[in-house]
Amino acid sequence: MALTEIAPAKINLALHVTGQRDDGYHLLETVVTFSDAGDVVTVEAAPEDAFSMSGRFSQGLSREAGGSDGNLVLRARDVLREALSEEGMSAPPVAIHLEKNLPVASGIGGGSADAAATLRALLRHWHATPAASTLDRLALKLGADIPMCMVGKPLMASGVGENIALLPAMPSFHCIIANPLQPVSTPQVFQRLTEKNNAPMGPLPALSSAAGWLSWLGSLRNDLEPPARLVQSRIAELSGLMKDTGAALVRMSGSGASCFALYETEAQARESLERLTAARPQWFFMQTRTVGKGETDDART
Ligand SMILES: C[C@@](CO)(OP(=O)(O)O)[C@H](O)COP(=O)(O)OP(=O)(O)OC[C@H]1O[C@@H](n2ccc(N)nc2=O)[C@H](O)[C@@H]1O
Ligand SMILES: Nc1ncnc2c1ncn2[C@@H]1O[C@H](COP(=O)(O)OP(=O)(O)O)[C@@H](O)[C@H]1O
Repeated sequence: MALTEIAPAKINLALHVTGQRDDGYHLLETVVTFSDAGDVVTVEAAPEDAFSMSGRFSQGLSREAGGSDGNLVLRARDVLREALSEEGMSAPPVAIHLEKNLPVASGIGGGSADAAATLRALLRHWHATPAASTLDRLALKLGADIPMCMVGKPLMASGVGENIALLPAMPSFHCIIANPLQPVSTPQVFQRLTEKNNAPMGPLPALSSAAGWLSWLGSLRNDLEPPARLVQSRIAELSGLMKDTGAALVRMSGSGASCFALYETEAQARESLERLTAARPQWFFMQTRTVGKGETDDART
């Protein structure tokens, strides 16, 4: 029987760079939520391992596990299988299909989401229960964003993404995610970052309404947005178009180039999507309801 897992987009609602480790990796504080749709990973038993892809953004993605740019779905399969075999558990051949709906190298962690969805699907498919520490270790080994993509709920992360605290009170937001379909290289953006010791976020305030959350998020930053704008000029253009729709908050996610806009009502998000799509028909726009507490709260309530 085939098993399916959604690989939602990761949205860095805010991202502060607060320092740099000795190995060059930057220390981050980030507030993250996830979309309600994204890529789709399907696994089923097969006589031998197989991998296929479909979807708007599958072209050009590697179909191999190895190499410097191997597909994270296959790397996730292989590292999980290796870890299970070390713990004496079996991991027989599987056919995996990836429906690639999210743009690649775009700051919304599509590859990380795919790897996390693959791990979740294979754990279910293989009825495997590795030690939690094993899973944490292999998720981080696959990429700094993968532990948070395994969680898939509103959270704050620090370190390089390994210290995670859930934000169960965060509401669901009406959101548009947009991308000008120009890939942005994460290392290049970090290289252009001049100030590495930026102000931390401070303690999470007591927030009791969606409007309160929007106001707090508005007071935060994405410290990678200025260097990303130097690398890719369309980010400024996209951000300007989104601000013109009257969104409550517009910001870049991750290392870009994707930007998100949060709206007070579903109708505003829908109208903005129509406007943005008409303005830039070739670009990527996706309306979503972010995961969060309840099917609530228009921010005005
Ligand atoms: C910036 C973030 C924010 O969520 O998201 P994305 O833009 O990738 O979505 C992540 O921290 C991205 O983490 P991850 O996706 O693992 O980055 P990788 O591609 O492995 O990192 C590529 C390179 O970026 C630099 N890098 C990455 C993460 C970090 N905390 N400090 C860094 O300096 C390093 O040079 C690293 O070799
Ligand atoms: N399944 C995958 N989906 C997207 N990118 C992948 C995948 N597997 C490997 N990659 C590689 O990972 C890199 C980062 O991709 P992605 O996770 O989409 O970036 P970002 O975190 O900036 O959104 C790309 O260079 C891409 O070639």
